[in-house]
Amino acid sequence: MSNGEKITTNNGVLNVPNNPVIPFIEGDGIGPDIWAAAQKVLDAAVEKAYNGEKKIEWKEILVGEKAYNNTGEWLPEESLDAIREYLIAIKGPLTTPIGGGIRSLNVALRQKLDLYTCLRPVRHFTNVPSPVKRPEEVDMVIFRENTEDIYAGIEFKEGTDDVKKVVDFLINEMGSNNIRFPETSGIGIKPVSKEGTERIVRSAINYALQEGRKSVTLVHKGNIMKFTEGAFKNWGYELAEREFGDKVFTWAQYDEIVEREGKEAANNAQDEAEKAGKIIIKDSIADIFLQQILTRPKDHDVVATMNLNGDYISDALAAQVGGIGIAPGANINYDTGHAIFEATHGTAPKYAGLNKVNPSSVILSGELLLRHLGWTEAAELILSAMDKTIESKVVTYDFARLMDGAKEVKTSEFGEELIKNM
Ligand SMILES: NC(=O)C1=CN([C@@H]2O[C@H](COP(=O)(O)OP(=O)(O)OC[C@H]3O[C@@H](n4cnc5c(N)ncnc54)[C@H](OP(=O)(O)O)[C@@H]3O)[C@@H](O)[C@H]2O)C=CC1
Ligand SMILES: O=C(O)CCC(=O)C(=O)O
Ligand SMILES: [Mg+2]
Repeated sequence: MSNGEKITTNNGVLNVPNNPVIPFIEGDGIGPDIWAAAQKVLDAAVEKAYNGEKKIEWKEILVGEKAYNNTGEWLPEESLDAIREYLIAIKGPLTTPIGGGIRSLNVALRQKLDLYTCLRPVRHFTNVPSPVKRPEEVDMVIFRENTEDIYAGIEFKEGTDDVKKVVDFLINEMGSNNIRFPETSGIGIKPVSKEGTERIVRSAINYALQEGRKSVTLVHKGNIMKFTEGAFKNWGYELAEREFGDKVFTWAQYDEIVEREGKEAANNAQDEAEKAGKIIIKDSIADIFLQQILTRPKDHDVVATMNLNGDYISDALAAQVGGIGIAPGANINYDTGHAIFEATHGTAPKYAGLNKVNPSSVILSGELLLRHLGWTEAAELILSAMDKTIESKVVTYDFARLMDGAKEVKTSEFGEELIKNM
């Protein structure tokens, strides 16, 4: 039994003891390899930063294959209760069990704990190999809505009685006559709510204000999905103007000025707003957004979007700064204080148990966790060790295959190298 203390929250402020209990889920596939390396690196950073005054008391909780093998359940209630109780956790990737009621354990964790923000900062570490010319221009923070959209799992399989009922309802009661092949269609439903939109956009704008960022881009496909993705954009603009007033300038306001006074006046108003340090709230349709992040990444800063767009954008942007071997993240409910930190990538089954893959994503997720606790000194140690290690070209296979003169090391050796470089 661990002898640490609980992290608590009071009016949105975390109380972090010097020996907080932090639950961890080792994860499936490459999870055990990367977690073993990460735990050592996080412990070393804390030890070094605070001379032993602070220490994380890790508490293993079971989810996924390890849980199933030990308890017969993929997502034991006991594990969820531990996260509810201890507030902040970290996890490795989880495989989605084939068959059974759960679509994705990762999605289930986010939904059951209502971790509505998936926060994924994407920036370049010097010397990390990248397929683009100027990866250093990528510095974006994705706020992906984590509980709604097509991830709600409301889907009906082709050929079932259920889908027949849904199709019949759509055609005969709702007058839909655009289901091209009604006899052989599966149907998926995409809920996007006003509350869900407002809480993610609010979180993104609060973050932009706190971190001195320049803009928040609402990414959507509202030209096609008017009442879901289009509504996301409209609700986002309305919330920004209503709750953030003169701290922001929105493209909806820009359009109103164009209509009233012409384009030059609107451009002037935006220039003035930028000079005054206001956050520019703009939007971009998802397809052109994916081009723009490649061609002119400096145009985008904080990004707020729905679940599926956010999933695609996360991996696409990660590729620009070295791949998902170095893409950290966190799932957060800013109202309750619950958070689970996790890498952007999955279980990469072909590399499981080989001690081969890059542990940086989960290590940097731990770095975000330390920062979230206010343990900035330990977080900084990890960042500087990461810079130093990559600069010395001691890297795992994913970077080694793209770098000239690199020394390829194993997952565990990369972790040890980071510790040496602290
Ligand atoms: N949050 C989570 O837990 C997530 C879970 N998943 C689940 O993971 C499983 C596998 O999904 P898959 O689509 O293969 O995606 P993965 O992210 O697991 O792997 C895809 C590829 O990404 C590269 N990669 C992933 N992790 C690393 C790493 N740490 N270091 C270096 N390279 C890495 C590898 O590329 P290469 O082959 O080029 O070397 C790998 O083959 C599925 O069950 C999926 O549902 C998926 C995403 C997130
Ligand atoms: O849970 C999964 O299997 C996929 C989740 C995912 O791709 C993500 O969160 O980025
Ligand atoms: Mg993904």
